[in-house]
Amino acid sequence: MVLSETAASIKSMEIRGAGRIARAAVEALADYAANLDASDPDTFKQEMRKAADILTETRPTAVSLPNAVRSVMRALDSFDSVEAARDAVLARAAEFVEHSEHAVERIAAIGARHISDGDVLLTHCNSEAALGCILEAHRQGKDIEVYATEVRPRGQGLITIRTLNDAGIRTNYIVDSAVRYFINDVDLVVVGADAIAVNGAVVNKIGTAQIAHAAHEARTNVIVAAETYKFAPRTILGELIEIEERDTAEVLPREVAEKLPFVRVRNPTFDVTPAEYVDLIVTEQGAIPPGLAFTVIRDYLGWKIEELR
Ligand SMILES: O=C(COP(=O)(O)O)[C@H](O)[C@H](O)COP(=O)(O)O
Repeated sequence: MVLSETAASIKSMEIRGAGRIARAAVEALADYAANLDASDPDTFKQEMRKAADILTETRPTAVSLPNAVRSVMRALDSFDSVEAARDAVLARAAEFVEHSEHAVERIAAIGARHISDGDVLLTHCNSEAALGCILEAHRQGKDIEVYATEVRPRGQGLITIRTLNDAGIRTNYIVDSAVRYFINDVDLVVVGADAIAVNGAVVNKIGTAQIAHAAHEARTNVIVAAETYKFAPRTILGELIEIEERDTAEVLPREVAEKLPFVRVRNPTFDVTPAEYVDLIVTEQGAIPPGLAFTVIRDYLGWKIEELR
């Protein structure tokens, strides 16, 4: 897929989910680098930077996207030939994709340890990291049952229930607003993340904060499955994570909305769950309480404070 096609697919959500977006962007960058005709390393770098910007602008919330792109672009730091720069990008991109796939497997193994035989789980949206934990617990022979939400307006819950059904896991499919009604039947909420701030706040699909709030009230634990590249370095400087608002036609057809001039339709795609509603964040490096988010940014993302300014 050429770069502009990948960018369009991420924007339209044909490619979606923070981890998949990151891998697709990195693969598109590698493909672009492989075919880029540049006379000198500086031009190569400039063109690569433009390509990187096109990809990172597609969806503003998933921090995995700029983190992944940046990890590839850092390979371009110093080179005296276009070929050497190209090889470095290709190597770094392959390394990222392999790391990302491995991270999802590690998270599944670690997360499954926190799921007990007989547990009733609740998940929201479609997260490969969260589902990985649930599928692994099932694969280990634990008898589990899942509540999966519908996920208005884009209905990602349908992808989730297909996966759970294919694995033979007993699943209840519920509308988003039924979470509080069922929360007392649930032992553990397992969700993914698009971004995690330095204070442990978790940005994930709209509705996650409401679910975590209901879980908190019911004393039901909430675990978040997230690769280390979903932690947001810039939040160290107090920068907020931008919440994407998508086309309102996803919520209400334009022809209906047009007849309601006093109604403004809103479509925020993600929300922020405060750290105090999150019990554990499962990363490929181990499970941490949200209060330790800073250590992940410091130890695994390789950002130097001066680069953040
Ligand atoms: O909120 C979503 C997807 O939102 P959207 O459908 O708008 O992209 C997922 O929970 C996270 O991205 C984590 O997913 P993963 O674990 O697969 O990275």
